[in-house]
Amino acid sequence: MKVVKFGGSSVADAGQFKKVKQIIKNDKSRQIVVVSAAGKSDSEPIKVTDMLLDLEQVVASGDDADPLFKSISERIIKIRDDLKLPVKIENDLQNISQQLQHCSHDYLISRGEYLTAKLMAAFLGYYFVDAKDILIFDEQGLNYPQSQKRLLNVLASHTQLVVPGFYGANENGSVHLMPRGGSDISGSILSNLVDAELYENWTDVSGILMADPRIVAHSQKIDSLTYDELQELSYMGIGVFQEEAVRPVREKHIPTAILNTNQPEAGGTLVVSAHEEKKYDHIVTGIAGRKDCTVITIRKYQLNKHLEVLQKVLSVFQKFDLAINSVPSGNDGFSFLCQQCDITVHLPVIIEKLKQTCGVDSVEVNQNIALVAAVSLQLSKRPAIAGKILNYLDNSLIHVRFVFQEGSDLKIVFGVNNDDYEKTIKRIYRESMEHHLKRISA
Ligand SMILES: Nc1ncnc2c1ncn2[C@@H]1O[C@H](COP(=O)(O)OP(=O)(O)O)[C@@H](O)[C@H]1O
Ligand SMILES: N[C@@H](CC(=O)OP(=O)(O)O)C(=O)O
Repeated sequence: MKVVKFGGSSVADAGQFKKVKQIIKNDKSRQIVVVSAAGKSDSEPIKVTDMLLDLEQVVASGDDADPLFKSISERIIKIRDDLKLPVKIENDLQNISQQLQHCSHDYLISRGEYLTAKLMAAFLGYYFVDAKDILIFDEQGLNYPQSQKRLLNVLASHTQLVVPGFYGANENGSVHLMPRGGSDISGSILSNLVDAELYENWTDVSGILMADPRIVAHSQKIDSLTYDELQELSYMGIGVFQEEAVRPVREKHIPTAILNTNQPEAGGTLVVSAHEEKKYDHIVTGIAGRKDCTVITIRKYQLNKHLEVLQKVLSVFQKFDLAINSVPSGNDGFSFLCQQCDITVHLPVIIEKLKQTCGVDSVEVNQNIALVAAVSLQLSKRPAIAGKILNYLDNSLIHVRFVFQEGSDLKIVFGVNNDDYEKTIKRIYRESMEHHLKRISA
């Protein structure tokens, strides 16, 4: 049995729904279909999920929410009408509309997936299963035994399912929303629960490319990736596969393919536990990154003898519920990295607390920093690669503010100014490709 997930771009309109149907028809083992909310297409500039987020703001501000709710409804109804589906989706829309003023954030934002899945189930003739009836979350995260029991129960009487992605339920039955891009996680979890032979993640690119195609035109496709490499690339920000989606498939060694709904025949990327022996391996498997980071560096003379200082610093970050990455910086310093949007509001208070209550000698803040990571299994075997890339960036007049290697030596991260972000990715890509071509021709 295969589990297949179609991202927002694959279900953006009726035309995309038809492509999905063709893919499903071509392989009867594609039995569990997960869908995201209708996303962007040439004719639809905004994802339904983003429209729902806007709607939530409008409701909260007390403004008239009717026009926006009408736009969302019209988009869903248009897909239904274009496909001539006999589904009374108006009933679901009315139900949502009636709850608009008092429903939870998780419920409202998950409705894009719910409505899209209802339409997809009708279009494919598959059985619709509400994700909140099968994926149960408790304080530890997904409750695998309970969720598996529920899913197998459904599968006992229905063998072809459509499940909305991006959410499940809390133990009390209320909707539990996953992080953005969470339909990838739903598909991965469902694959784990049924021990799928393959998890197919259908999107609008023919696999994972060595670098973001919006930055490097005609970037090379990565034919094969390990779960570890994918985890690092996803963590660093390639949008195509959600970071938390790696673990469930990795746990059961379920091969995972990233494929293109618009070009199914083009092939894609296969994610597996280990690479087959390759003849010509790239020094860099993939490049990913993100902009807008803040780096806070604290210094304390003989920090290694004053670990209580680190403890206090960490408790400040914990108080503000910040997701941070920490890196030693020199003998007596530590740098903490986080996304600017997570910290901006609290930054002055945090700096004050670090200075006043933690016993540090100094606190330095650098904003508008971009992180660019080169990921490769080769890095641990060939540490000189880091120096080569650094040298190359230096020759390209890119000011590298810091470098660190982490993720079991799987990635080297370069900290550069936001303005140098695209240039850094392009340069690392070019260097890696030139190196690769030289090796092939040698
Ligand atoms: N390294 C990369 N390889 C492939 N796609 C990438 C990469 N980095 C960024 N992307 C972007 O990810 C997009 C696909 O992710 P997403 O928009 O979430 O798709 P979906 O709507 O299918 O969920 C692509 O259109 C591409 O622009
Ligand atoms: N619709 C949700 C969940 C998701 O996975 O979407 P997509 O598959 O379009 O990235 C989001 O926009 O975050």
